[in-house]
Amino acid sequence: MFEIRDVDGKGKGLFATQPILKGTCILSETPVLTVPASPSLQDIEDLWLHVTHLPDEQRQAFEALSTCHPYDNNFTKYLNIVRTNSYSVRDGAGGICLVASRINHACDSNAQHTWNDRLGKITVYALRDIAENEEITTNYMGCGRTRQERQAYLKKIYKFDCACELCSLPTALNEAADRKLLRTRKLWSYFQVGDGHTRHLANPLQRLRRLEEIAQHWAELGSSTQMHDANLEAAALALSHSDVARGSVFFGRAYASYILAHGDNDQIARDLRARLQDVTKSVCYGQSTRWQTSIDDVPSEKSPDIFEMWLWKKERYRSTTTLSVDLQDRSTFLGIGGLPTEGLFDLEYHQDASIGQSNPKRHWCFMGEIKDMATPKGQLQLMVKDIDNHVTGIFFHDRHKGANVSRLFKKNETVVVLYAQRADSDAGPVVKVTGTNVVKVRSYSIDIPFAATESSILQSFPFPIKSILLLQDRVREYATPHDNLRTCHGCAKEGSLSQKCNGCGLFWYCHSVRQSDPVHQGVDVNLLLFQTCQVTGWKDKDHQTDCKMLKNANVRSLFTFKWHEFKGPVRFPLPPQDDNVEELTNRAGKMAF
Ligand SMILES: C[S@@+](CC[C@H](N)C(=O)[O-])C[C@H]1O[C@@H](n2cnc3c(N)ncnc32)[C@H](O)[C@@H]1O
Repeated sequence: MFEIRDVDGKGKGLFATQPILKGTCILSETPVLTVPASPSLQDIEDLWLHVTHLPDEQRQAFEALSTCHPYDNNFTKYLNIVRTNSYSVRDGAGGICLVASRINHACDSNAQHTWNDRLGKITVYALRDIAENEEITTNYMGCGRTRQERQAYLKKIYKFDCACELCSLPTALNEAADRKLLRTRKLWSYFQVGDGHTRHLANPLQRLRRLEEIAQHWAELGSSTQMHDANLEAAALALSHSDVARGSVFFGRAYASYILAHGDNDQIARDLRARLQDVTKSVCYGQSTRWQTSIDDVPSEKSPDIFEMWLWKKERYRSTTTLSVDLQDRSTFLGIGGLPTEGLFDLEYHQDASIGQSNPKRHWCFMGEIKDMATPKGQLQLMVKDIDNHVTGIFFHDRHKGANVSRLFKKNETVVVLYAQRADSDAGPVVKVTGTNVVKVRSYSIDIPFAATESSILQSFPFPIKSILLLQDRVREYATPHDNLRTCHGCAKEGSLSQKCNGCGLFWYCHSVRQSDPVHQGVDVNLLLFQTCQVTGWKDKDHQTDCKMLKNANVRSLFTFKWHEFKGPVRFPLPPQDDNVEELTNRAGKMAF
């Protein structure tokens, strides 16, 4: 199934000699020797003795293993071989396997190694389909670290700079990946506190939402260990509220994630299988009957989307989440590389072009930060860095060659172009603005003269892309309700908050008005609480800057517009739609701020 080959810059590595299917056990190997976690001098002497007594072939193979630390004699060489190559085995000891030790690391590895205590072997399972000649990799440190943390760890312990696909993402994508990871870590931290069995009793729907986000993220990263943990937690949550149907599905998923990486023959897999037979035997089962179902309530629904809606109880969620823009969604917010090409009607973006002309059938836009501006021969050219960090140009080919609109653009601002298409030039792909035909962005049968740029397909935002992305994160966290629960921007507590910033009307703060509101020395303490949280948000968390940005109708519309609902092409400022209207116009709860 595999062979050991030389790899540029990595020494040796394992390569698939045939396609390997996800879930396949690629190898299982008994360590030739083990060394305690913190070896004493005696252990090191034993190691030396052990190696010298190995059969010749094994000793030579051991001595040929790589070492990433310097050494000056066989004692330190052997110890360093152990430090570079050992797998964690029984009781935290390090085990050396002559074949498995040749497997290199990738943060987005296609395989996973684990110690199977029952077999006394290191096993390696394929986490996804592996193509013939693809390198087989495992992750030396597990998922869940930012790029900087991963690089620092690998450099410190294994002395190399990881250049896997995940570590090689362009800066903007990497920052987005790290932000998402930090958010998942924060969400998961909520599940690490609270009393074991009763922890799921309060706010179950909110907990389910968090678990959904966590599980989705780990699934995207293909991290089976974390998917197992998240699904097990979701099973415990469902079962606490007597939801046998969802509890069984989540438990089944936890089991599937586990055996994908570990196989089904260790003790944990056996225990999980036994528990799956009757999930009601779980210790958390039946503490409340709030979500009571039976196993027969698992829908026989074939559509995965609808099944997921049921599983995560999402009907209500959909209807109450209004600000859910995701500027990292690369089907809508595109860099130059992702734009449909002019003249080639891309059916993901355009309606049928059989008559030689086509209209958009969804919303999308190009985003770029202006790095330079020039007007050679009177033609306006903007050099921009797109959302994927690629530098490209926006060229104006309209009647005025862009001269009439050049005042609208400034360096370090972000230009957003609706329905942009990519045109090829001598200097590579560019976004081309051609008068009423708009940015090789055609006028699509809407006749808006290009000169009216302020209400056009092209809009300049007075902020760098990064500021817009960071603001988006805060909008998602503090301005987006989940099941009518909001997060106070000041103290991060969640609840049905009723006070929002009077400036932007989008960020929410603690304040609950009750009949029995205590009044202390003539001052409403809840009002004080609200004021304290809002002062914290305003000053310490710099809402004054965000508020200013969000008061800009165009910025605001970027976040509140329903990018996924297409009712025809639009122009800036993007129109509010349906239930966005409430968010945009309702300024209830005005306070003296
Ligand atoms: C367990 S060994 C892996 C097999 C090793 N390449 C060999 O030739 O035997 C760990 C060492 O391999 C190298 N290595 C592993 N993954 C790597 C990667 N992604 N990039 C560069 N070097 C890597 C590092 O030198 C590391 O210290």
